[in-house]
Amino acid sequence: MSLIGAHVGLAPAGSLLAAYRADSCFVFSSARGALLAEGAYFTVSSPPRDGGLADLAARVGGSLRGAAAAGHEHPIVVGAVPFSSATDACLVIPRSVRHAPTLVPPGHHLRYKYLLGREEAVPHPESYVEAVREAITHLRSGRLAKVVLARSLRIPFDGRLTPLLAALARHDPAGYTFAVPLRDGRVLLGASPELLVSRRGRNVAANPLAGSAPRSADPAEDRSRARGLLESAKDRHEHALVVDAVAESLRPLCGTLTVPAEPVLTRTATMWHLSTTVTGELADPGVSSLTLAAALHPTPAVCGVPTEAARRLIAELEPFDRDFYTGVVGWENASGDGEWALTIRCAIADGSVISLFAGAGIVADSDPEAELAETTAKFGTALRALGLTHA
Ligand SMILES: C=C(O[C@H]1C=CC=C(C(=O)O)[C@@H]1O)C(=O)O
Repeated sequence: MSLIGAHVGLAPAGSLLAAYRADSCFVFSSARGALLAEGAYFTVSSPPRDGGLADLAARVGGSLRGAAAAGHEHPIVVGAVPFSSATDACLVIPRSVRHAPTLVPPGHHLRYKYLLGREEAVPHPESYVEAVREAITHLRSGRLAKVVLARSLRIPFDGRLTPLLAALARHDPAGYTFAVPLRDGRVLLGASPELLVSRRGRNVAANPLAGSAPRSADPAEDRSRARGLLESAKDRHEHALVVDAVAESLRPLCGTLTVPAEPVLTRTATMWHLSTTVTGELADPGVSSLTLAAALHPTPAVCGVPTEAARRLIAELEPFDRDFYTGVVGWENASGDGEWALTIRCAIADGSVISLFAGAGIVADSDPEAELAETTAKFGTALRALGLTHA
């Protein structure tokens, strides 16, 4: 039987994990369900550097139409797009796709087996605090309103990706769990809480998050941190900058757009966030999910305000290449429906080393030590899935 275009019906979630092969499978699990895609029927090539994501979205639409015309029964595009167009995107039309309910693998929740000790921090925490101080000087000068500064941890790794993917899905089943085989053999994995955009028919949804507080194991303290976050003027400002930018980008594409006036709290296993769900109805139903993502990316949840000034400051102050961190990951089908999450709370596995990434939105009122603590807590998503914890 040919597997081209095979659309294996709804399988139990466990069988998806059993079928997972890190070098050849793409996995994406959200509240809408999970999919495992295998093999490359067609690889979507990245446009020239100045083509940008809008050009890539058009190529994806063309490739899906081409695949359908060539007899592929259920073409979808899956993969990831990097933060910057200087890196090629990794998008393919797979040969086969299995669907399953949202992945919630059974297992223990908190199994910290090892203390961190052999990690390399890039930059060193003190240098990150310095970079945040420098960013605050720029922010107070009024040239920028917000910039997201990130850091990375490189950790020796045993290379076992299936248990890592299962643990990511288990700890944050309400989020977007993903695994993407990159073209050079590395694997991008994570559990993102943030939906950049989804499209279902004419219905569009985006869920900007910004403004964060680490969770606490003590329930009273956890509640108090959540309350503090909801009442924090600094975090509400940081959040509003993202919601305004998302609404501004979606408004020209939507006949109606609903933007709640107040954020709500949302939580992951490690973080509290301020969250706003923006919904709309497309003016033109021909606008695809990736075209919507192109209009939004990069939002100030991962870059800043104004975008280009923030991008330049990030290039100046971050001593590493973001690569696929703070890009987007997801899928789109031939009718243009799709889901694209931000690639945050993620890691890139490269043989015996795994690099984790975490960033924080910096505004003029930010406290550098608190931003360092926030990034430390955000590393928790991948660390706990690896069975690691800070000393
Ligand atoms: C850039 C990251 O988070 C973004 C998403 C949610 C909240 C954020 C914040 O409060 O700073 C960040 O903007 C990350 O996790 O690496």
